[in-house]
Amino acid sequence: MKVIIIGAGIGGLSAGIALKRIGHEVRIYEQVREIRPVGAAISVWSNGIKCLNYLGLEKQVAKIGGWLDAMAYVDGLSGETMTGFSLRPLIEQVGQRPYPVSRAELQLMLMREFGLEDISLGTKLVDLEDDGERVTARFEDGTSDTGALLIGADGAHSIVRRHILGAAPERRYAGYVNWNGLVAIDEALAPKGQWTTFVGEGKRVSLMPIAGNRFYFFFDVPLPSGLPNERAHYKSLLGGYFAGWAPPVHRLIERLDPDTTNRVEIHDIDPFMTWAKGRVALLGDSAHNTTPDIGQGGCMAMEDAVVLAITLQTNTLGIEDALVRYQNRRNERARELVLRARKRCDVTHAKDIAATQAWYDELRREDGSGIIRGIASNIESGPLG
Ligand SMILES: Cc1cc2nc3c(=O)[nH]c(=O)nc-3n(C[C@H](O)[C@H](O)[C@H](O)COP(=O)(O)OP(=O)(O)OC[C@H]3O[C@@H](n4cnc5c(N)ncnc54)[C@H](O)[C@@H]3O)c2cc1C
Ligand SMILES: NC(=O)C1=CN([C@@H]2O[C@H](COP(=O)(O)OP(=O)(O)OC[C@H]3O[C@@H](n4cnc5c(N)ncnc54)[C@H](O)[C@@H]3O)[C@@H](O)[C@H]2O)C=CC1
Ligand SMILES: O=c1[nH]c(=O)c2[nH]c(=O)[nH]c2[nH]1
Repeated sequence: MKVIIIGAGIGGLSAGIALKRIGHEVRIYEQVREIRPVGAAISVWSNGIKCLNYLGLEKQVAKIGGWLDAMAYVDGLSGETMTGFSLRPLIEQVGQRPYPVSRAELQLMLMREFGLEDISLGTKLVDLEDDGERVTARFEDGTSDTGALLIGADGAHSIVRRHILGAAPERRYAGYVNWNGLVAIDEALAPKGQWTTFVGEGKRVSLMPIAGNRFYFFFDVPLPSGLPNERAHYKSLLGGYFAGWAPPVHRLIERLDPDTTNRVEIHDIDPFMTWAKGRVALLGDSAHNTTPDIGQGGCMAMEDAVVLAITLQTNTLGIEDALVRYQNRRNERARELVLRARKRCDVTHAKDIAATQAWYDELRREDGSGIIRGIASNIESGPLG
């Protein structure tokens, strides 16, 4: 059967690989001419890695993955470690190591595995029509294509979502700005095999190892939306926001390259349960746009891809029926994680200063088991356990 996928992000490519593996003919249409992922890296937690393993990418993802053995929270102002612990018990509990990876390397791995020849770049969907037997996608350049079903993996600003819901839901500003990028690993910043997060004043600075001796870094600062975005000022702005913070934070600000640093105003969308209509369904951020605060947006897109393929393969009452089953297997899980991320976002970024102070106090008492329980539950409640 011919499947059309809109969007060559993590979701669309994972779905494309999964659907090809069960024998479908798949074509992916992507609006941009050159794929330049927003964001430097991504932590793919064990539930996402299990999906990639299932798609046959076990060795390839391990090659681009950072080696994460430990985790620590550090008081951003004093530089004192609040809690530090091994992630070995998490890995043993869930059966798979998580891998922080460069987005560009993840994207390239997925594109190659899917097949570059089956991706049309520079082709933007502008309209679609489902006549009950076939779906026709129409593109900005005047071309069109027809398939038995269409998957809208077209991200947070999805056009396909408008077709499904009949309206565009509002994106909600989460209240903070995230700057992220890559720097060379140096123990003067943080220990190399550790995910280190400096916290204080409702702000945070985080460093995670990825392959190639690099740290993925991000800074979060609660700020109004719509402030000017000028690369030339990133260092001085961050220097000001983190005035009085410990020396490794200032070392990181000195070393970051503003030309390759990304600035993102963080948004999410209230969860909604309708992801399928006729022969069209949503997948990834188009279906569930989350804040990144539990590192699960991309992982959920991979889960969607695996569940979509299994559902289409194992149900025989027709495409429309299978797409509703896919929706019903995924929407509750996605709702739960979007709301969990929103809650963590609010605690981390001082929406209510007393709750944030209580979290800082909790971190000082933490031996790792509470945090591992939280992360493991995000992982184990996924479709591959
Ligand atoms: C700062 C930040 C940090 C994050 N960290 C993590 C993390 O650590 N772990 C994690 O799992 N997730 C993380 N995420 C979330 C993750 O980035 C997303 O969930 C993931 O990229 C979604 O993939 P997607 O394929 O659904 O959408 P996208 O990556 O947005 O891809 C959609 C694609 O569709 C294309 N497109 C859109 N409209 C059209 C159209 N009309 N026609 C053709 N093509 C179109 C776009 O150009 C794009 O390439 C983070 C997000 C942010 C913002
Ligand atoms: N159903 C379940 O098993 C779970 C439900 N929840 C929901 O959250 C509520 C409880 O929340 P909390 O007590 O705050 O527990 P939590 O699990 O959200 O957080 C506990 C600790 O783990 C950390 N943590 C959680 N996920 C993380 C991640 N991905 N990366 C880094 N650190 C992470 C938090 O910062 C916190 O310090 C429950 O009432 C429930 O609604 C949370 C986790 C598990
Ligand atoms: O920007 C991010 N914020 C987080 O809170 C987080 N957590 C995670 O695993 N990855 C990310 N990325």
